[in-house]
Amino acid sequence: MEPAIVLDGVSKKYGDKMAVAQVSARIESGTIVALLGPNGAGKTTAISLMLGLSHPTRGSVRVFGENPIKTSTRKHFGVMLQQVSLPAKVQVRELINLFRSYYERPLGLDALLKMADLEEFARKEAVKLSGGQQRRLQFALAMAGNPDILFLDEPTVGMDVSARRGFWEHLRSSAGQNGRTIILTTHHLDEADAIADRILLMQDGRITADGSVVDIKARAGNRYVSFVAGPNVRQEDVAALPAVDEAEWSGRHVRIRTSQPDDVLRAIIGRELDASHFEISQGQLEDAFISLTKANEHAKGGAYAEQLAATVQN
Ligand SMILES: Nc1ncnc2c1ncn2[C@@H]1O[C@H](COP(=O)(O)OP(=O)(O)OP(=O)(O)O)[C@@H](O)[C@H]1O
Repeated sequence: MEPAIVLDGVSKKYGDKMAVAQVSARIESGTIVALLGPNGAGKTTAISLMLGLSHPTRGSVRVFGENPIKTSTRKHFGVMLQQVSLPAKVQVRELINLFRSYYERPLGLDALLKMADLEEFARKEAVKLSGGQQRRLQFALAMAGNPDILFLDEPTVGMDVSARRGFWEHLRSSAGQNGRTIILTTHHLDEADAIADRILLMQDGRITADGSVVDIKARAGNRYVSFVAGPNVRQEDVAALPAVDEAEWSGRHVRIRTSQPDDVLRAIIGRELDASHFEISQGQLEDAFISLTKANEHAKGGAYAEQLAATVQN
């Protein structure tokens, strides 16, 4: 089957800034791909290249085998970009119907309102919706043409927790249909963890890791031993355990990062530390993201750690 998107040695330069640098990737139809990376990594630029909104300085982008600047290619797209302004004095339903009219096989108005959880706002003026509701409306507009490829650039910014959960549920169920391909960016790594089939980790315009969530966690090579420490266990006791790379305390919950979880566990038991509720895990995608990005930072001698702390949201 023809891949949905092929990037072949793609670079994009803005003045002296290499926003995307020699990126090659093949994205199969029907996959959900999360582009992750710190601010300025090149995620939005990569999406605008795939959309044909900007042109590569080098290399080529193909969508279903065609150049994405062609109208015939773009009809496959549904898009939710970061900054969008809505027209004044137009109702939600009117705007959705306007978008539906652009396509040959649009989804129904009621289905789109339901998908975006906007049924009760159908007759409301679009610009009078809250920020999170406007984001949901943009999702309905992106889905209006029943797209083969959906591009979502930080789709849940401004949504509250329940809207975010609902959004991903609708997305997961709609994504499974018709082999739809989804390319998304998010700084909520827990969301990428839950929904993406494939993660492309970007840094400095390059793809620095590519694989499933499980692959990415394995590649980061982290192991965590978590437990609840009894009242007499001191921070020094935990720090003195063997093979502890880092120990985080949250109340009495302790999480140790280590490459030798068995040694840590044996020592806790051997030293008769008062601990319970043990768990060994590979950690969250966020842990892998931070480790891999820091490793690249060390490799090039830059200073990403502070930026990462600021950009990764929980
Ligand atoms: N139109 C432009 N002109 C000049 N530089 C640009 C332009 N667009 C992006 N850049 C630069 O290219 C780099 C990559 O930007 P991009 O917006 O693609 O990053 P991003 O990973 O999407 O970041 P964020 O997470 O903050 O949205 C940044 O250094 C940015 O300043």
